Amino acid sequence: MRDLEQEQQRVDEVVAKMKLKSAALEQQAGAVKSEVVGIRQNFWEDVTVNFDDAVEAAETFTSLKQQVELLAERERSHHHGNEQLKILKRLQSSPYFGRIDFIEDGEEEERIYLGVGSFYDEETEQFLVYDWRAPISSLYYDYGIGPAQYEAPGGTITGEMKRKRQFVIRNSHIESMFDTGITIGDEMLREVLGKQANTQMKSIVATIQKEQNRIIRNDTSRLLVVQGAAGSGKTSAALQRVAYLLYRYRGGLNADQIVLFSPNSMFNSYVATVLPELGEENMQQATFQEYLERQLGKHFDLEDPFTQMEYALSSKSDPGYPVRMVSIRYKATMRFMRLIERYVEAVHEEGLIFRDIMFREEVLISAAQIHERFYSLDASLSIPNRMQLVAEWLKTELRRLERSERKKPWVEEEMQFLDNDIYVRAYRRLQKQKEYSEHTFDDFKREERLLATVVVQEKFKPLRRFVKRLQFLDAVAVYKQLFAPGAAEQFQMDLPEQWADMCKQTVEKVDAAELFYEDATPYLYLKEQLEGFQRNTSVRHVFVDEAQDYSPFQLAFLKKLFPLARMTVLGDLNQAIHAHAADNGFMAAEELYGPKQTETIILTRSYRSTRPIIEFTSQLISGGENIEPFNREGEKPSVTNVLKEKLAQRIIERVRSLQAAGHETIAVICKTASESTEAYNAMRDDLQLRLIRKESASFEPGVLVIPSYLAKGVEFDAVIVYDASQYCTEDRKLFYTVCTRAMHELYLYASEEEKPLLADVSRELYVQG
Ligand SMILES: Nc1ncnc2c1ncn2[C@@H]1O[C@H](COP(=O)(O)OP(=O)(O)OP(=O)(O)O)[C@@H](O)[C@H]1O
Repeated sequence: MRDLEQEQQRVDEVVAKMKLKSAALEQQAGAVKSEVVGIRQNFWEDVTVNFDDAVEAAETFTSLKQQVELLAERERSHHHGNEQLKILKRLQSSPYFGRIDFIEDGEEEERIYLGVGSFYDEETEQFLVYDWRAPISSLYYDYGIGPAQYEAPGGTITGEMKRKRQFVIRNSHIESMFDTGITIGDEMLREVLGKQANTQMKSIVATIQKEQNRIIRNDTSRLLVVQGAAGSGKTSAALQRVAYLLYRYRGGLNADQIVLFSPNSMFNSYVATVLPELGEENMQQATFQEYLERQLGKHFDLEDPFTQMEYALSSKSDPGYPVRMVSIRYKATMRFMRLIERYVEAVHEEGLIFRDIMFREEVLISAAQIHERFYSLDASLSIPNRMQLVAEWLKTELRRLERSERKKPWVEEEMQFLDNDIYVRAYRRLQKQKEYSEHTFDDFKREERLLATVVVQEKFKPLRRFVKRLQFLDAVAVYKQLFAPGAAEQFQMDLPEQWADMCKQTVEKVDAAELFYEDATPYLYLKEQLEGFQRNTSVRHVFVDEAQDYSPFQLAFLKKLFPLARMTVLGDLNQAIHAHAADNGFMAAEELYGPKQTETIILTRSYRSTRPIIEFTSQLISGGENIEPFNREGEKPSVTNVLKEKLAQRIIERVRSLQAAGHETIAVICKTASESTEAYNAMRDDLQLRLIRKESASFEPGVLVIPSYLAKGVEFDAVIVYDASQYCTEDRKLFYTVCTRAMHELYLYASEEEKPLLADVSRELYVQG
């Protein structure tokens, strides 16, 4: 009791100091702001401008420079003050969440309080609160009472941890407080996890677990691979890692230099608040599909991964289905990447396909001419270099042809119908030229010549653009050529048995200006090999969440795309639901940078769901016995057999009772988009529902009807599996993914007796509804 009083007293003191500091900063901010405004207003009055001679000019320059520096310095200080204020505002209601008492060897005992930002008291010259990301704070996450150590900038600091205490402080009031012997006490975690699901992910800084801390603070490896069970905190760790990196490399790294690849746009909105909550700016977020769209969307109707998924799930009777499945798997492999590389080597010597450059429906420069030019260049040069040389040559040719074009009859005709703005531009140019002309009288011939030049120039513009963008190379035809009979066979690399049929399927699709999802990255890779890789060198950290959804090909592509970045790749092999998933899936990423630069962390403890749900879901997959449930009690999952025509009605009743029990986010998860629509239509008159489609951009509380693959990465208070009998043995991972979305309650309905996936689950782990 006395402890609590003392701690509350400290909270009060710290908060009072924070308030004082905030007030001082606010005042200061006001003053600096008006100073900045003042400097801006009087900028030119305060510099002496004189360019009379070199000495004066140098003085002017110095004076200007001083003024600019002064302004920049004041602006920086304004910005810095504002940042500090923001941190203080956040800390005032909950200044810290943890305390450790640590005796560094040979030193006195120190009390360290940890919060989401630091607070330094100038009066006592002490940190009253340490940022959770400070080196010393790491002790809190990594050790219990006893010997402990942490990495400081100057080396390892060793000592002894005497006490570890956790707080829940709201509105500057300690709501609960406990001392804990082990790393992070279960009480607090249980309290946090027992809460209702949120439409936004929460930060976990107060309860980060030791193994998660290893992910967050990893500073050494080029590639960090995390294999973690469903709900083990991969996404959470990734986001706190972003916050850590921004803190650790403050000044040298900003949020724009970090990219997180996420599974869909809804997920983006789900995680969007975590970093701002921690006082950091959000990193860039993208889906891989968005990247592909940006690169290829203009030329193709691009299939997205969800359409591919729908095909895999619902088109088994399509005659092309088996070939397509082989194709999806093969095109995901590094073997296919190697095949493309061999092909690129071959077209060094022969085989590139070019396009004619057309003008007014006639060939201006033929593909054959371009071909000849390309292959006459030194073959030791790389293809992209040769492509640039050809582009240079084409530009010169265009200039030459442009000149000879001016005298042609069509030009005169066009002159009559010139667009107004082109005419005005030409006229201005003429005016300008006249000023410098010796002739002051109007020279009709000159005017006409200039107009002709302008007309041709305008018409040639698209051709110049065509050349600049290297569109004279027919990359699509080059890709297609790889699928021509006999083309790939010459490289003697082992091809799938169904290669010939795969070729037919691929070519047909490309001919229709469409691109299968499995072809998009390989095609882009080939194109970039020929045209020059458009690398992104500003990004320093790439995070790939739900990495099991990426093919080894795509991961290798990402490595090439971000050559200077460190990669953090997080996934769960048991949730590899895409048809292209290889056996070892994203673990292939481990080979990208070699063992010396790679670290792999495995998370086996699962936090999302209650113990009964985890025990149930663990039996759905092989190796599930290694998953360690966090000990949170709850109801056993329930399985109900019900006639198809009664399905909707029973689920409506279930939703109502879940709502009555206080659950806010309830997901009715269906296998496919069409089943979702069916379920939605069957229930919409009785319940307020939201149907989630692949385009849905945000996540709101309420009852959602959602296709299985869109529920990736997110979680719900309660999950209702619409029809468990729709999942067959091949859908094991999908089924596991669906069931592991539940935090507190899980209900499965089945319209048929047959539920192959439940066959392996012990009968005592669920109740019959
Ligand atoms: N250390 C922690 N403290 C508090 N909550 C945690 C902790 N770790 C994970 N959680 C909670 O567990 C849930 C699952 O976390 P998260 O979504 O990060 O897991 P995941 O491994 O990415 O899951 P999945 O692979 O199933 O998508 C979230 O509600 C998260 O807040």
